[in-house]
Amino acid sequence: MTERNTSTDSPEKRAAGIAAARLVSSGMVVGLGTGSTVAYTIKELGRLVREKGLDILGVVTSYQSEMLAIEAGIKLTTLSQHPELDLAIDGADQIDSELHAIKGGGAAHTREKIVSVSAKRFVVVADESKTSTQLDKTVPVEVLPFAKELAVKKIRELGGKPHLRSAVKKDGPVITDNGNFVLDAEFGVIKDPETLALQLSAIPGVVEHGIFCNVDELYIGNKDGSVKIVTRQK
Ligand SMILES: O=C(CO)[C@H](O)[C@H](O)COP(=O)(O)O
Repeated sequence: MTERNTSTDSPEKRAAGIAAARLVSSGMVVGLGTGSTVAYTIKELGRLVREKGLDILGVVTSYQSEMLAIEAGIKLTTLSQHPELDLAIDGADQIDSELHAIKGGGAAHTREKIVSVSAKRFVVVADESKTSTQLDKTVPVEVLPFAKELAVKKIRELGGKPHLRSAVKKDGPVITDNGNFVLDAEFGVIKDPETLALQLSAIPGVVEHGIFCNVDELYIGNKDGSVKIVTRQK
């Protein structure tokens, strides 16, 4: 896994994040993703709640987005109370021309996938550096600690090179919000993301992987504040 750029002052990320916040209107239940790009969306939604009376409920995807949403003043709910969301907005680590995405740079992809699949519309916010004709970044795979060695073996059989993600400011592995490990698996260029997604899901002990095939729209922010919107061809 390359080092994360979680810069909190990026004009490109801000442009994309704020543009996506305009999709939200009163009465909506909205999935709130994780990471530095969607953080702009969450802060903007908080501003609209405070200053414009926007009346929404949020469903968070991580402790990070929970803390941000609470700080922003967004009322929260759960998938148990609201199993169907109007919209989910989240970042991505890489996204190809057909809107397949790799997520999980922040190890939050399991809840992010559950929330995004629970939404009628899933919008990804990103800067240009995340776009690519084909996916070739490492794929985060959340695994039960009990299943680590089996998952390593099965990922190798699929042609991947898995590495246990280590924590930066803690000795030992990263532990997800769900209490599991993350294997970052290198596959080189992923020619068929949908097939690999199914193969990874079939490994016993894999909780969730970071290949997302359900993105509806991509908001790409530019330095000048403009935003390019790409919609998935159905
Ligand atoms: O998938 C994610 C967390 O698990 C993030 O959405 C992804 O890593 C993008 O983060 P950022 O917007 O900070 O680049």
